[in-house]
Amino acid sequence: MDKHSSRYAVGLMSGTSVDGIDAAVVSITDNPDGTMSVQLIAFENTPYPAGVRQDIFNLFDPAQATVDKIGSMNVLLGELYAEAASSVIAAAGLASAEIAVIGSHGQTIYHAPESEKLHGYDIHYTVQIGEGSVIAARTGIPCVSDFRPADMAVGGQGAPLVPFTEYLLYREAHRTLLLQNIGGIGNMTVIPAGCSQEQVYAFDTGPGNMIIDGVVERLYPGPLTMDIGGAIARSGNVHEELLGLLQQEPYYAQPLPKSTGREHFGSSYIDWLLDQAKLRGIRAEDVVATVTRLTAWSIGDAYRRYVREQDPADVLLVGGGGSYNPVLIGFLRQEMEPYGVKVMTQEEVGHSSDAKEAVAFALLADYAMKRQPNNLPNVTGAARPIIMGKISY
Ligand SMILES: Nc1ncnc2c1ncn2[C@@H]1O[C@H](COP(=O)(O)OP(=O)(O)OP(=O)(O)O)[C@@H](O)[C@H]1O
Ligand SMILES: CC(=O)N[C@H]1[C@@H]2OC[C@@H](O2)[C@@H](O)[C@@H]1O[C@H](C)C(=O)O
Repeated sequence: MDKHSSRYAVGLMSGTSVDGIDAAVVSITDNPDGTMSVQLIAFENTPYPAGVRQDIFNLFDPAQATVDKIGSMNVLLGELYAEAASSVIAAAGLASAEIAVIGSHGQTIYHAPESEKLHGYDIHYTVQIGEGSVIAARTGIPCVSDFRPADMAVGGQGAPLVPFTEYLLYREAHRTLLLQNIGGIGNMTVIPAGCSQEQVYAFDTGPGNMIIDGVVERLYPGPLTMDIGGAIARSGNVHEELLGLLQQEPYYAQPLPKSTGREHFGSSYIDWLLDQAKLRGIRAEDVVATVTRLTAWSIGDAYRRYVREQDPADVLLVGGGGSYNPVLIGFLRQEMEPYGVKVMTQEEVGHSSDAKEAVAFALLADYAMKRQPNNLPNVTGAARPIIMGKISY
């Protein structure tokens, strides 16, 4: 490979649904016209061992997340991420020495973008664990990790970060695109036709699969952690009264920029929701159908509220695990197509829903190594561009 214009990078992502580690190897080429080309060479998803997943969930509860538990999980995740990186590098048929950098998102265990006062100071914070020093030591490859705090340090929400790379990879001259990720949380990036980097905007629409997964785990005790293929939702009916109640959640109407997480739509929200369902005597499959509809509605509502007027879109491209739930996608079509927005999945346009975020962190790391800013202030609300990521050599 030509060392000056092309290099290999690894991206590691483990998202809010805590389903495992996504690892991608990409080749990045700088084109003479200033654009860059990115090619996916290999991708692997390694589920977290069951006990590890549960231990991570325990860390979402501040009462259980003691410093020893956070400290040890930080190192354990560093080990698991290093193994995932080594495995995907081997799958790509490459040697460690050929990889320029690993970009690792880490595991978010807490996200508090709104200001809190502490001893008179305005504090915004976010916690992603998975020690970059361990990843670098095990693989022998420089690792960029812990991206979000830099953006927060200049007043941003520290999220979402992927839109920076979506602008680089997806922008089109003549079509306005909405990139909708449906992971644990749902997030939308708006890329207006022929836009500049400054004209991209993005925000979290609300829950992605988080509520669906949460109610399935509670209502169907056993190994099920998701509504596979939307099978449960398909067998149920939307309960309009419950839907109406859930739509009143204030996050949906909160102005931009905004981001959210498990602090908002996690286990206490699920407790409340299931109490409301019980009060009304709603059957389990109808609860799942209703929250699936709610998730699609929250995306349609966000489009109508924040985007439609100034940036009427041509296409909504869905990525993330939600694209494997046809009932959710069907509801999404009902939300978007009356407004002339075609709903397609990443796969339908030749990309990978699964690999997209891991690819993004490979690219963000590449920028950090080049000492070039990699946040989008317009998206995160940061006061200025900044280089995100901490480098472990
Ligand atoms: N076959 C499937 N059928 C239904 N749902 C699925 C399927 N596969 C994945 N999902 C859903 O996708 C979720 C995982 O999505 P993804 O891996 O994109 O999330 P994440 O990256 O952890 O989250 P985030 O992007 O919010 O950080 C699962 O928890 C599940 O709800
Ligand atoms: C704090 C945090 O981990 N946020 C995630 C989460 O999952 C989806 C959405 O909420 C997005 O804001 C973000 O992740 C992606 C990778 C991002 O920053 O673009």
